[in-house]
Amino acid sequence: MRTRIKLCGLQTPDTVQACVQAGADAVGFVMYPPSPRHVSVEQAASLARYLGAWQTPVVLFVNPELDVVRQVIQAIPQVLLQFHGDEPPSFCEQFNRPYLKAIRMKADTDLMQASDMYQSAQALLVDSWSEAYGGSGHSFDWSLLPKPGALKQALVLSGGLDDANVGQAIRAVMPYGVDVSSGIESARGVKDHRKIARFCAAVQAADMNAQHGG
Ligand SMILES: O=C(O)c1ccccc1N[C@@H]1O[C@H](COP(=O)(O)O)[C@@H](O)[C@H]1O
Repeated sequence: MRTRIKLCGLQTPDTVQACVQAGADAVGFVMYPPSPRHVSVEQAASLARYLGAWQTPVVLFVNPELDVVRQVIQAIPQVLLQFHGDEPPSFCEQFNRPYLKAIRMKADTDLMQASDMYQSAQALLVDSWSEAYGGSGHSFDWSLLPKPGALKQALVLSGGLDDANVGQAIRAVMPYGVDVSSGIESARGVKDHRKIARFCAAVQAADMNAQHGG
């Protein structure tokens, strides 16, 4: 099966178009004011219009106000919600929309327990632990992750991925999808077209290799 690609933290039409051209399956917009990648509801809705029918717009929140999530759902009806904070299952489920739940990994994180808790999630998105909640550009110890298929949901791997390590990550973890933000930037918050293309090409090459028994 092909590894799904989510590219996150987009803020401009040209970088969203670069993601589409490179073969992204999902493009993420960060709605978290402390982040250098933050966009407003109006900006996210306008950027989502550059996606084709087969690309999913994802909006990332960290402990959001209810009303902000409702505004996003109204402005982008096809949105996939990503909760990257401390939101309990009851919070994530109340919108009756598909969602990803981010889990920040520490050595003692019980991912099987998280999988039981967030059974309604489309996927668990595993990221390195960071006080800033995410977007750190740091990877974590992938051996903390369970075997493929062990979770009740799909697994999306994130945290410090880039074109140099994503192939190794795919071989080690065999995730449903991969997600990147810092690894496709030339400076914090500044997306780089060439890195976007290189990241997607590295995922596609890893998939080809796996298909041919490499
Ligand atoms: O991108 C951010 O600024 C951000 C802020 C708060 C929570 C999550 C954030 N980003 C997400 O973090 C992971 C890993 O990012 P990176 O590739 O290590 O930079 C990814 O899902 C980002 O979208």
